[in-house]
Order: sequence, then C-alpha cells, then structure tokens
Amino acid sequence: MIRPGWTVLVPVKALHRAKTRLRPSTGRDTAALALAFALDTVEAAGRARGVGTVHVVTSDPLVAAEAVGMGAAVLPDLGGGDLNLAVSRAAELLTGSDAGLGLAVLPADLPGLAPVDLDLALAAAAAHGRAFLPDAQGAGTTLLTARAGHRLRPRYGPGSAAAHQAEGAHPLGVPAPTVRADVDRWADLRALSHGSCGQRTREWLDGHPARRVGRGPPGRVAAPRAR
Ligand SMILES: Nc1nc2c(ncn2[C@@H]2O[C@H](COP(=O)(O)OP(=O)(O)OP(=O)(O)O)[C@@H](O)[C@H]2O)c(=O)[nH]1
Ligand SMILES: C=C(OP(=O)(O)O)C(=O)O
Repeated sequence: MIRPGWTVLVPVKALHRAKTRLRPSTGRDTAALALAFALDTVEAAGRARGVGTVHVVTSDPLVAAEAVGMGAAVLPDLGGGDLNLAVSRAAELLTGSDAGLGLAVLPADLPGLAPVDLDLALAAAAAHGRAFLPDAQGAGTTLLTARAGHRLRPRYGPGSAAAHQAEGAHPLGVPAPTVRADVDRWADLRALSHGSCGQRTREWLDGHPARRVGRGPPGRVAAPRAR
C-alpha cells in the first residue's frame, strides 16, 4: 500500500561491492558499515513527516530482509550494476502501477540523516517538477526528486550536480546539511558527530573504538571536510 506523501527510493548496492572507498579504513567490516549506513538512512527517512513509503532498491538478500523488518518495501535491482538504471527501472515499476506518485531518491549512505532536514528539502522540492540537492561538496547529488507526471532522469556519478541541472532539475538551496552529508570516505564519517549518527552506525563505531569519529555535541553535523 502506498501511503500519501513522497515515495522514497533508497538504492543499496550489494554489500560485498559497497563502500570500496572506505575499505582502507575499515577493511573487511565495510559490508557491515554499509549495511548500518543504509538501515540508518531508511529509518530516518521513514520518520520524515513528508515521506509516504520507503522502497529499498537492492539485489542483496540481507539488505532486503533487514529493510522489510523495518517496515520498508523492497524493489528488485534491475540495473545490472548501473545505479542510474537501477533507479530508473525501480521508478518505472512504481509509476507503472500509480502514475500519481511523487518520487524522491536518497542514497543509502546518509547515517546522520535528520528527518526534519529531509522534510525541509522535500517541501522545497514540491515547488519544482524535478529538483535535486547537491552533496556537501557541491559537485555530487544526494536527493533527487520528480513530482507526479515528471520523470526522475537520474544522472548519478561524477559531476552529477551539473548533470542533473543540465537535465532541467532545479538545484535546491535549502539548509538541510544532513541530507547533503553522504559518507564516501573516512573523512566524511569523521566529520559527523558520534551523537548525530543513526543507532546502527553508532553501534558499529562503538565496536571499533580505535576508529571513533569526532565527538561534536549530539546532533551537530560538522561541515564535512573537503574530500
Ligand atoms: N541498488 C543499487 N544501488 C547502488 C548501485 N550503485 C550504487 N548504489 C547506491 O547508490 C549510493 C551511492 O553509491 P556510491 O557512493 O557510488 O557507491 P558506494 O558503494 O556507496 O561507495 P563506493 O564503492 O566507494 O563507490 C549508495 O547508496 C549505493 O549503495 C547499484 O548498482 N545498485
Ligand atoms: C553517486 C554520487 O556520488 P558518490 O559516488 O560520491 O556517492 C553522486 O554524487 O552522484
């Protein structure tokens, strides 16, 4: 059942292939950390008032099982390793049965995501047929939205902010730092305060004390350092 509000797609790469840029810092635990990031992202998205339904797009059975356990829906990854194709095919599956859906794509690496920030970004996105939120550095993209009747046309990858703007998506300038703070490298994780991370990410960090990240006051998301 699709609840009123934005239908959120969270693409999650197969864990054994995920977060390769973190491997130098985490070694074999990268899969467990990627799972923690993903589930914390899904949990926070589900708590945003403007979100109706969260769909995890994945081929990974463990991710799928955990997502269902959290009350999220799961869509198959039909992208064959291509993120943009995975997102587009998942969107087609949803809009094929309900053309009235507003869709929002969130990467699964936002462990500090605050529902209030996501609500702020989604409220701004509602004013545009298609919109996107650049990542903290400004060159990439985290949130990508398409109102009902508009196609997402995802262009994730290097330089995706410019690519999405070139495709006619409106760049959102709202102050929603936790929606922009995707974690690709260890420096990104260190820029988050321990208290602002989701529970699963905190538990992973607590299990790896040698790698404890910055200890800003709970809830503060420091401006991510340059990557
Ligand atoms: N379902 C699905 N999700 C993907 C795919 N590629 C990337 N993602 C997700 O898209 C978001 C951004 O992915 P990347 O940052 O490019 O990949 P990553 O695994 O997070 O990190 P790296 O391996 O270091 O590039 C993350 O949430 C990934 O899980 C894909 O082919 N299929
Ligand atoms: C996928 C993207 O970036 P990253 O791989 O750094 O998460 C993006 O910004 O479009």
